[in-house]
Amino acid sequence: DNTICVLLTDEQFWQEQRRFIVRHLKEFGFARRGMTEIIENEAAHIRKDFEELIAQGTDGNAVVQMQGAFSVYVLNTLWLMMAGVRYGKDNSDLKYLQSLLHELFTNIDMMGALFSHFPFLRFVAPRLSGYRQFVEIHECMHRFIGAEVERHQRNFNPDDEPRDLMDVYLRMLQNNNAPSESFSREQLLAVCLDMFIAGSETTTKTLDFSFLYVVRNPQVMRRIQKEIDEVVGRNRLPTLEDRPNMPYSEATTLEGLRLFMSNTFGIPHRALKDTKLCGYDIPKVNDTMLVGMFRGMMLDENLWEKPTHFMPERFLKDGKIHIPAQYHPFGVGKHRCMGELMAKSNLFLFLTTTLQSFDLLLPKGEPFPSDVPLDGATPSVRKYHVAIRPR
Ligand code: HEM
Repeated sequence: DNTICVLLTDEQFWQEQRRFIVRHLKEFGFARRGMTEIIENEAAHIRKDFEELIAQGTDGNAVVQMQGAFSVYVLNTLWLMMAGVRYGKDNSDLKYLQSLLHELFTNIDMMGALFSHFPFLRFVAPRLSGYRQFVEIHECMHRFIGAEVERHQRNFNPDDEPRDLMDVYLRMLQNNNAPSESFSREQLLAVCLDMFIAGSETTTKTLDFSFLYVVRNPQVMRRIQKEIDEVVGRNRLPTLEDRPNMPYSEATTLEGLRLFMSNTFGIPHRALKDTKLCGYDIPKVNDTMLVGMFRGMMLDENLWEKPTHFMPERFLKDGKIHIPAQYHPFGVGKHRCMGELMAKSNLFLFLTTTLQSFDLLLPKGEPFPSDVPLDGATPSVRKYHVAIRPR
């Protein structure tokens, strides 16, 4: 039952796994499939899928429900990086994976699940406390990822260049040159599961918030499109190499990220020793839990001008990206996010590739979309529709 928790609680084991994953996320030396290529290809699929939807319609546009609209593409970038697998948007395996992740996130709220605060409830009321469901979803995710690991093991050719993270990891296990006993097939499953959990909802929802504010502020959409036209033009798709020349587009993603994270709690940490923090004594005894509150960081009126307003230009200075010192949406310290580079690349390319080709407009009769978020393990935008129209 507790495989996942047990595997990652050992400090040294965690450090070894983290070092390994960070190195491979940075290098992305899997054959010719660099991270850039994976994300740029996926952005091209977004454009193609929207074009197809528009072609199926009758009046030259497609009406799309925007909450979670990019989730398929985000999952694809993660799964391609881990296992080299890409799904079409209607694929049944993909739908299954999405439903598992959705279940997982609806069974916990921002502060975790009932059983994580009162662990004894696992024994007294396993289903009522949500514990049983939590374990069942993890078992399904394990089976899903495990099946892919087996496929990789079957098709593995030691002479080929590794195609993805699974190949790199399995090769190391097969050659018996793992740095320590912390590397195992079970640990590979746990790593993949962690990446899905940590990388899918966060990136998808940041895109949801960024697009919501773009739709609510058409002048922002026009300014991004102007930048795209000047830097990229219409004859090729945006690439990550364009990013340094497109500060306003990048600033829009940073602002979407700020507003998404402003309703989010950090991942719980525990005190490993007696600690003093901002004048408070945090005792080690009982492993006191500490949860960072991003609202304080992202909405403090002393730090941000009109903090609840959507203002991408707050991240610009003299026409260049300027990151205020208080802005740490990916956390700080030794547990800081491992996927920052990948997340930022997804945000930039999905936003700019979409707006290069399409206008996102409110369909006639559709109410102005609310920016009051829905609570959950992480906040969501409310459901709303846009008419996607070729520019
Ligand atoms: C916009 C998207 C994302 C946001 C806002 C985000 C934010 C965060 C934050 C705040 C943490 C916790 C840091 C801490 O506890 O101090 C974290 C941890 C983590 N993130 Fe992300 N993340 C995002 C995307 C991703 C992606 C795409 C991946 C995978 C490729 C990923 C993998 C991880 C992992 C594995 C951890 C745990 C690190 C550890 O405990 O050592 N994240 N992330």
